[in-house]
Amino acid sequence: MLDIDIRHKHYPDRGGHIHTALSALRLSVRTGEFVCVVGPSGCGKSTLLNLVGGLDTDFAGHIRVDGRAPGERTGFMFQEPRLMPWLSVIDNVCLVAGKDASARKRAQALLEAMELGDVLDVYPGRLSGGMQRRVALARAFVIEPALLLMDEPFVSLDRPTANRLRTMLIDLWQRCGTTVLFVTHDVHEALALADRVVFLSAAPATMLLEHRIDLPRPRHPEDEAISHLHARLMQDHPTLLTGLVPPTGQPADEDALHA
Ligand SMILES: Nc1ncnc2c1ncn2[C@@H]1O[C@H](COP(=O)(O)OP(=O)(O)OP(=O)(O)O)[C@@H](O)[C@H]1O
Repeated sequence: MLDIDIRHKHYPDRGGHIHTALSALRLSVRTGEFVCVVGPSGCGKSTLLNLVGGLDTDFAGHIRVDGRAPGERTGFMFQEPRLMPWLSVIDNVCLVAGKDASARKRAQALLEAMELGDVLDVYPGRLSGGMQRRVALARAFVIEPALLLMDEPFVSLDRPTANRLRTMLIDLWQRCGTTVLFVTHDVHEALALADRVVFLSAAPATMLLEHRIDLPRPRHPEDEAISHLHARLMQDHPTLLTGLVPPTGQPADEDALHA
Protein backbone atom coordinates (compact mmCIF):
# COMPACT_ATOMS: atom_id res chain seq x y z
CA MET A 1 0.00 0.00 0.00
CA LEU A 2 1.27 3.47 -0.96
CA ASP A 3 0.07 6.03 1.54
CA ILE A 4 0.48 9.70 0.59
CA ASP A 5 -0.36 12.44 3.08
CA ILE A 6 1.12 15.77 2.07
CA ARG A 7 0.11 18.64 4.33
CA HIS A 8 1.97 21.11 2.14
CA LYS A 9 4.89 21.46 -0.20
CA HIS A 10 6.35 24.96 -0.53
CA TYR A 11 8.89 26.37 -2.97
CA PRO A 12 10.59 29.75 -2.56
CA ASP A 13 9.50 32.05 -5.39
CA ARG A 14 11.60 34.73 -7.08
CA GLY A 15 10.34 37.51 -4.83
CA GLY A 16 11.55 35.70 -1.71
CA HIS A 17 8.03 34.58 -0.83
CA ILE A 18 6.81 31.02 -0.66
CA HIS A 19 4.80 29.31 -3.36
CA THR A 20 2.57 26.45 -2.19
CA ALA A 21 2.69 23.71 -4.83
CA LEU A 22 0.67 21.05 -2.98
CA SER A 23 -1.76 21.36 -0.13
CA ALA A 24 -3.70 18.82 1.92
CA LEU A 25 -3.21 16.04 -0.60
CA ARG A 26 -4.09 12.56 0.61
CA LEU A 27 -4.06 9.48 -1.55
CA SER A 28 -3.89 5.77 -0.81
CA VAL A 29 -2.90 3.40 -3.60
CA ARG A 30 -3.32 -0.35 -3.25
CA THR A 31 -0.35 -2.58 -4.02
CA GLY A 32 -0.54 -3.37 -7.74
CA GLU A 33 -3.04 -0.62 -8.47
CA PHE A 34 -2.68 1.62 -11.55
CA VAL A 35 -3.58 5.21 -10.68
CA CYS A 36 -3.51 8.08 -13.17
CA VAL A 37 -3.15 11.65 -11.93
CA VAL A 38 -4.66 14.39 -14.11
CA GLY A 39 -4.47 18.11 -13.44
CA PRO A 40 -3.84 21.49 -15.03
CA SER A 41 -0.39 22.57 -16.11
CA GLY A 42 1.73 23.73 -13.18
CA CYS A 43 -0.62 22.33 -10.53
CA GLY A 44 2.10 20.20 -8.95
CA LYS A 45 1.93 16.77 -10.60
CA SER A 46 5.70 16.43 -11.16
CA THR A 47 6.27 17.77 -7.66
CA LEU A 48 4.04 15.01 -6.35
CA LEU A 49 6.03 12.31 -8.20
CA ASN A 50 9.32 13.79 -6.96
CA LEU A 51 8.08 13.60 -3.37
CA VAL A 52 6.72 10.08 -3.75
CA GLY A 53 9.98 8.94 -5.36
CA GLY A 54 12.05 10.49 -2.60
CA LEU A 55 13.85 12.84 -5.03
CA ASP A 56 12.63 15.72 -2.87
CA THR A 57 12.17 15.21 0.86
CA ASP A 58 11.50 18.85 1.80
CA PHE A 59 7.76 18.81 2.55
CA ALA A 60 5.33 18.57 5.46
CA GLY A 61 3.57 15.24 5.76
CA HIS A 62 4.53 11.66 5.07
CA ILE A 63 4.77 9.17 2.24
CA ARG A 64 4.97 5.45 3.05
CA VAL A 65 5.10 2.23 1.09
CA ASP A 66 3.93 -0.60 3.32
CA GLY A 67 4.69 1.59 6.31
CA ARG A 68 8.21 2.53 5.17
CA ALA A 69 9.82 5.28 3.07
CA PRO A 70 9.75 4.40 -0.69
CA GLY A 71 12.69 2.11 -1.30
CA GLU A 72 15.10 0.91 -3.93
CA ARG A 73 12.52 -0.85 -6.05
CA THR A 74 11.04 2.46 -7.20
CA GLY A 75 11.26 3.14 -10.94
CA PHE A 76 10.79 6.36 -12.90
CA MET A 77 9.86 7.14 -16.47
CA PHE A 78 9.85 10.74 -17.67
CA GLN A 79 8.64 12.66 -20.73
CA GLU A 80 12.10 12.39 -22.26
CA PRO A 81 13.54 8.86 -22.43
CA ARG A 82 16.76 10.04 -20.67
CA LEU A 83 18.91 7.29 -22.22
CA MET A 84 22.70 7.58 -22.06
CA PRO A 85 23.72 8.41 -25.66
CA TRP A 86 27.16 6.81 -25.27
CA LEU A 87 25.73 3.44 -24.20
CA SER A 88 24.08 0.82 -26.41
CA VAL A 89 20.45 -0.16 -25.86
CA ILE A 90 21.34 -3.18 -23.72
CA ASP A 91 23.95 -1.26 -21.74
CA ASN A 92 21.36 1.43 -20.98
CA VAL A 93 19.08 -1.22 -19.53
CA CYS A 94 21.96 -2.92 -17.68
CA LEU A 95 22.77 0.38 -16.03
CA VAL A 96 19.68 -0.33 -13.93
CA ALA A 97 19.54 -4.14 -14.16
CA GLY A 98 23.14 -4.70 -13.05
CA LYS A 99 26.39 -5.74 -14.68
CA ASP A 100 26.53 -9.48 -13.95
CA ALA A 101 25.70 -12.13 -16.54
CA SER A 102 22.27 -12.98 -15.15
CA ALA A 103 21.22 -9.31 -15.14
CA ARG A 104 22.36 -8.99 -18.74
CA LYS A 105 20.42 -12.10 -19.67
CA ARG A 106 17.32 -10.67 -18.01
CA ALA A 107 17.76 -7.35 -19.80
CA GLN A 108 18.19 -9.10 -23.14
CA ALA A 109 15.12 -11.31 -22.65
CA LEU A 110 12.99 -8.28 -21.77
CA LEU A 111 14.26 -6.26 -24.74
CA GLU A 112 13.58 -9.19 -27.05
CA ALA A 113 10.06 -9.56 -25.65
CA MET A 114 9.57 -5.86 -26.37
CA GLU A 115 10.66 -6.37 -29.99
CA LEU A 116 13.98 -4.63 -29.48
CA GLY A 117 16.12 -7.75 -30.01
CA ASP A 118 17.51 -6.40 -33.29
CA VAL A 119 18.86 -3.20 -31.75
CA LEU A 120 20.55 -4.46 -28.57
CA ASP A 121 23.92 -3.03 -29.62
CA VAL A 122 22.62 0.12 -31.28
CA TYR A 123 23.11 3.58 -29.70
CA PRO A 124 19.97 5.53 -28.76
CA GLY A 125 20.66 8.31 -31.26
CA ARG A 126 20.00 5.83 -34.09
CA LEU A 127 16.54 4.91 -32.78
CA SER A 128 13.17 6.53 -33.45
CA GLY A 129 11.46 8.42 -30.61
CA GLY A 130 9.04 5.52 -30.10
CA MET A 131 11.86 2.96 -29.87
CA GLN A 132 13.72 5.15 -27.38
CA ARG A 133 10.63 5.23 -25.17
CA ARG A 134 10.36 1.45 -25.50
CA VAL A 135 13.94 1.15 -24.23
CA ALA A 136 13.08 3.52 -21.38
CA LEU A 137 10.06 1.34 -20.57
CA ALA A 138 12.27 -1.78 -20.55
CA ARG A 139 14.76 0.00 -18.29
CA ALA A 140 11.94 0.92 -15.91
CA PHE A 141 10.62 -2.66 -15.71
CA VAL A 142 13.85 -4.63 -15.74
CA ILE A 143 14.07 -4.43 -11.93
CA GLU A 144 10.39 -5.39 -11.64
CA PRO A 145 9.74 -2.24 -9.61
CA ALA A 146 7.38 -2.37 -6.65
CA LEU A 147 6.44 1.22 -7.46
CA LEU A 148 6.69 2.94 -10.85
CA LEU A 149 6.31 6.72 -11.20
CA MET A 150 5.54 7.89 -14.73
CA ASP A 151 5.51 11.55 -15.76
CA GLU A 152 3.74 11.88 -19.13
CA PRO A 153 5.91 9.14 -20.64
CA PHE A 154 4.07 8.92 -23.98
CA VAL A 155 3.52 12.61 -24.68
CA SER A 156 4.09 13.90 -28.25
CA LEU A 157 4.17 10.46 -29.87
CA ASP A 158 1.93 9.60 -32.81
CA ARG A 159 -1.22 7.71 -31.88
CA PRO A 160 -0.25 4.17 -33.04
CA THR A 161 3.17 4.42 -31.36
CA ALA A 162 1.66 5.70 -28.12
CA ASN A 163 -0.98 2.96 -28.19
CA ARG A 164 1.63 0.27 -28.74
CA LEU A 165 3.59 1.55 -25.76
CA ARG A 166 0.45 1.68 -23.63
CA THR A 167 -0.32 -1.94 -24.52
CA MET A 168 3.24 -2.94 -23.55
CA LEU A 169 2.99 -0.97 -20.32
CA ILE A 170 -0.27 -2.67 -19.30
CA ASP A 171 1.17 -6.07 -20.17
CA LEU A 172 4.32 -5.47 -18.07
CA TRP A 173 2.30 -3.98 -15.21
CA GLN A 174 -0.03 -7.00 -15.12
CA ARG A 175 2.89 -9.41 -15.16
CA CYS A 176 4.98 -7.63 -12.50
CA GLY A 177 2.23 -6.54 -10.10
CA THR A 178 3.80 -3.08 -9.93
CA THR A 179 1.99 -0.19 -8.28
CA VAL A 180 1.85 2.63 -10.87
CA LEU A 181 1.36 6.37 -10.44
CA PHE A 182 1.01 7.84 -13.94
CA VAL A 183 0.76 11.59 -14.57
CA THR A 184 -0.93 12.80 -17.76
CA HIS A 185 -2.78 15.77 -19.21
CA ASP A 186 -4.75 13.47 -21.49
CA VAL A 187 -7.99 12.38 -19.83
CA HIS A 188 -8.72 9.76 -22.51
CA GLU A 189 -5.30 8.22 -21.87
CA ALA A 190 -5.95 8.22 -18.13
CA LEU A 191 -9.36 6.56 -18.54
CA ALA A 192 -7.87 3.94 -20.88
CA LEU A 193 -4.97 3.01 -18.60
CA ALA A 194 -6.06 3.36 -15.01
CA ASP A 195 -7.86 1.39 -12.36
CA ARG A 196 -8.57 4.80 -10.83
CA VAL A 197 -8.15 8.39 -12.02
CA VAL A 198 -7.37 11.18 -9.59
CA PHE A 199 -8.19 14.73 -10.72
CA LEU A 200 -6.19 17.54 -9.11
CA SER A 201 -7.12 21.21 -8.84
CA ALA A 202 -5.02 24.12 -10.07
CA ALA A 203 -2.16 25.07 -7.72
CA PRO A 204 -1.87 24.50 -4.88
CA ALA A 205 -2.98 21.07 -6.01
CA THR A 206 -5.50 19.28 -3.94
CA MET A 207 -7.77 16.42 -4.90
CA LEU A 208 -10.98 17.31 -6.77
CA LEU A 209 -12.28 13.87 -7.63
CA GLU A 210 -11.33 10.20 -7.69
CA HIS A 211 -12.99 8.01 -10.29
CA ARG A 212 -12.72 4.22 -10.46
CA ILE A 213 -12.71 2.73 -13.98
CA ASP A 214 -14.60 -0.53 -14.20
CA LEU A 215 -14.29 -1.06 -17.95
CA PRO A 216 -12.61 -4.31 -19.00
CA ARG A 217 -9.12 -4.27 -20.56
CA PRO A 218 -7.71 -4.02 -23.17
CA ARG A 219 -8.84 -0.42 -23.58
CA HIS A 220 -7.61 2.34 -25.87
CA PRO A 221 -8.10 6.11 -25.61
CA GLU A 222 -10.12 6.08 -28.87
CA ASP A 223 -12.58 3.40 -27.71
CA GLU A 224 -16.23 4.36 -27.79
CA ALA A 225 -16.61 3.25 -24.16
CA ILE A 226 -13.82 5.65 -23.13
CA SER A 227 -15.48 8.52 -25.05
CA HIS A 228 -18.79 7.77 -23.34
CA LEU A 229 -17.15 7.68 -19.94
CA HIS A 230 -15.34 10.93 -20.67
CA ALA A 231 -18.55 12.63 -21.79
CA ARG A 232 -20.37 11.42 -18.69
CA LEU A 233 -17.62 12.69 -16.39
CA MET A 234 -17.62 16.08 -18.10
CA GLN A 235 -21.38 16.27 -17.81
CA ASP A 236 -21.35 15.37 -14.12
CA HIS A 237 -18.35 17.59 -13.30
CA PRO A 238 -18.32 20.40 -15.87
CA THR A 239 -15.54 22.41 -14.22
CA LEU A 240 -13.24 19.44 -13.62
CA LEU A 241 -10.83 20.17 -16.42
CA THR A 242 -10.71 23.94 -16.34
CA GLY A 243 -7.23 25.02 -17.38
CA LEU A 244 -6.15 21.60 -18.55
CA VAL A 245 -3.70 22.74 -21.22
CA PRO A 246 -0.23 21.19 -21.51
CA PRO A 247 2.94 23.31 -21.33
CA THR A 248 3.31 23.35 -25.13
CA GLY A 249 0.03 25.30 -25.33
CA GLN A 250 -1.44 22.51 -27.46
CA PRO A 251 -4.82 21.31 -26.24
CA ALA A 252 -4.30 17.83 -24.83
CA ASP A 253 -7.94 17.18 -24.74
CA GLU A 254 -10.05 18.90 -27.37
CA ASP A 255 -13.31 17.63 -25.94
CA ALA A 256 -12.48 19.00 -22.50
CA LEU A 257 -11.64 22.39 -23.86
CA HIS A 258 -14.86 22.55 -25.83
CA ALA A 259 -17.01 21.13 -23.06
N1 LIG B 1 12.34 23.69 -8.04
C1 LIG B 1 11.34 24.57 -8.03
N2 LIG B 1 11.50 25.79 -7.49
C2 LIG B 1 10.49 26.68 -7.44
N3 LIG B 1 9.24 26.44 -7.91
C3 LIG B 1 9.03 25.24 -8.48
C4 LIG B 1 10.06 24.24 -8.58
N4 LIG B 1 9.54 23.13 -9.18
C5 LIG B 1 8.25 23.43 -9.46
N5 LIG B 1 7.95 24.68 -9.03
C6 LIG B 1 6.65 25.34 -9.14
O1 LIG B 1 5.68 24.51 -8.49
C7 LIG B 1 4.48 24.46 -9.25
C8 LIG B 1 4.19 23.01 -9.62
O2 LIG B 1 5.16 22.57 -10.56
P1 LIG B 1 5.10 21.11 -11.21
O3 LIG B 1 6.19 21.02 -12.21
O4 LIG B 1 5.06 20.11 -10.13
O5 LIG B 1 3.68 21.15 -11.94
P2 LIG B 1 3.07 20.14 -13.03
O6 LIG B 1 1.64 19.98 -12.68
O7 LIG B 1 3.90 18.93 -13.13
O8 LIG B 1 3.22 21.01 -14.35
P3 LIG B 1 3.18 20.53 -15.88
O9 LIG B 1 1.87 19.87 -16.08
O10 LIG B 1 3.27 21.84 -16.60
O11 LIG B 1 4.36 19.63 -16.10
C9 LIG B 1 4.68 25.37 -10.45
O12 LIG B 1 4.15 26.63 -10.14
C10 LIG B 1 6.19 25.46 -10.58
O13 LIG B 1 6.60 26.68 -11.14
